[in-house]
Amino acid sequence: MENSQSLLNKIEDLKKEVRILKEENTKTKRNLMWKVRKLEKDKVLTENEKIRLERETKSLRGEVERFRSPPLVLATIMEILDDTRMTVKSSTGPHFVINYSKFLDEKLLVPGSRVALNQQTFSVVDVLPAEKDPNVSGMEIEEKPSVSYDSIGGLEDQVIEVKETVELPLKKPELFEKIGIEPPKGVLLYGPPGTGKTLLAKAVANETNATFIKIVASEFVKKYIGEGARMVREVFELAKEKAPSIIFIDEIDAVAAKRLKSSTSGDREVQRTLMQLLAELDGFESRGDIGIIGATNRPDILDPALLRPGRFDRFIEVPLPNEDGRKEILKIHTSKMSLSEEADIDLLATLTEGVSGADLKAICTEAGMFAIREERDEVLVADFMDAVDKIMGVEHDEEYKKEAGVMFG
Ligand SMILES: Nc1ncnc2c1ncn2[C@@H]1O[C@H](COP(=O)(O)OP(=O)(O)OP(=O)(O)O)[C@@H](O)[C@H]1O
Repeated sequence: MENSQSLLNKIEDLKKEVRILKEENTKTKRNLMWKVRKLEKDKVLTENEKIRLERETKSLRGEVERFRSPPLVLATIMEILDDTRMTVKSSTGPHFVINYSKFLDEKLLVPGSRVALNQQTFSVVDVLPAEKDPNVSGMEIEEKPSVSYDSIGGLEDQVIEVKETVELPLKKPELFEKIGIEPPKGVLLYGPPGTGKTLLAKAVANETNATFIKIVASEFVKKYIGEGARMVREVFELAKEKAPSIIFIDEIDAVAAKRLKSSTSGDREVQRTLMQLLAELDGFESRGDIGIIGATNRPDILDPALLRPGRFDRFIEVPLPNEDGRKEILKIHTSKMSLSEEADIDLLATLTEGVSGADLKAICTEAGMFAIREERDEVLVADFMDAVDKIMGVEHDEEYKKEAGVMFG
């Protein structure tokens, strides 16, 4: 009797154990299923990411290929000989008889059209727009720009220097003649991007009723072989035609970096452009009716040949604005804005240490955009704070904003 009772107890215990094991098994199964589902989800995400990265790699490879591809030779069609051949005059001088593909648009292939040739095979790769668009060549011409010295903030010393070195010879060449000295030929403005170098050059053109001719040197050399040097020549001719004029050469370091030993065709093209620029500067009689202003962010890499007397012989630093400068610049760019009464330009100037004039302008525009987006007719302190965050990439937390708001008020 006792035996059978203990057996029954054992059976009960075993049943209990089986139940517990079953429960544990279900839990583990559920856990495993959950893990599998999560892994499947991760797999889909990873696959999507892989596809995205593959696409990005492909586009970056394309970009690298584009940068690696050699520059093309610019040429003008002289005569179409037959269905496959034509004669062209390359911009470097020589004439060639070359083959062209029937896949090119025949209507565009007429004598006088500009074409781009492969450097090695000289076959036509592209037909360029017939009319020369000044923007395509990196040139901008403005008859008497509307920028005045009043629209430049915080560069009082630089304005005085520019007036003396560029404006005075243009306005009163007789002063230099009387004293018997050559007026400075070229002035080099150097400093970080967006600090007002272009503005200064435009203001001189405005003050002297001169035509403002801006060329971006890096654009010249990016184009086609032979174009850079020819364009330099053309620019100086144009300046003489339109005199009085100011030639403003932005990013001059692109054609005037210290000579490197390597000699790829790209380097040679830069060399040719620089040599032409030096020749123009040397051959150019400073009769006072043409002012030349160069600008660079990298004065340290300039070829000393460019900086010899009679070329660019005056240097004016255009630095990032200090607090007072920032105040001036902010005043200029907010002068036409509808500001809330609390807006405090002085404080905004203290909060924007290290930014350029161009950034300050962007902050004002961005603050205005925040107000427009919220359909307000006034720009608030908070708009400026958000704009500072956006432009300067600073994360101000809410507390900081509140504090600044109190300070602004
Ligand atoms: N000192 C300044 N006073 C007022 N506005 C300024 C000043 N500096 C820059 N800005 C604003 O920033 C814009 C860009 O400046 P600008 O083109 O003169 O700079 P930059 O020094 O020539 O730059 P980069 O070296 O990039 O060519 C100007 O049109 C102007 O609105």
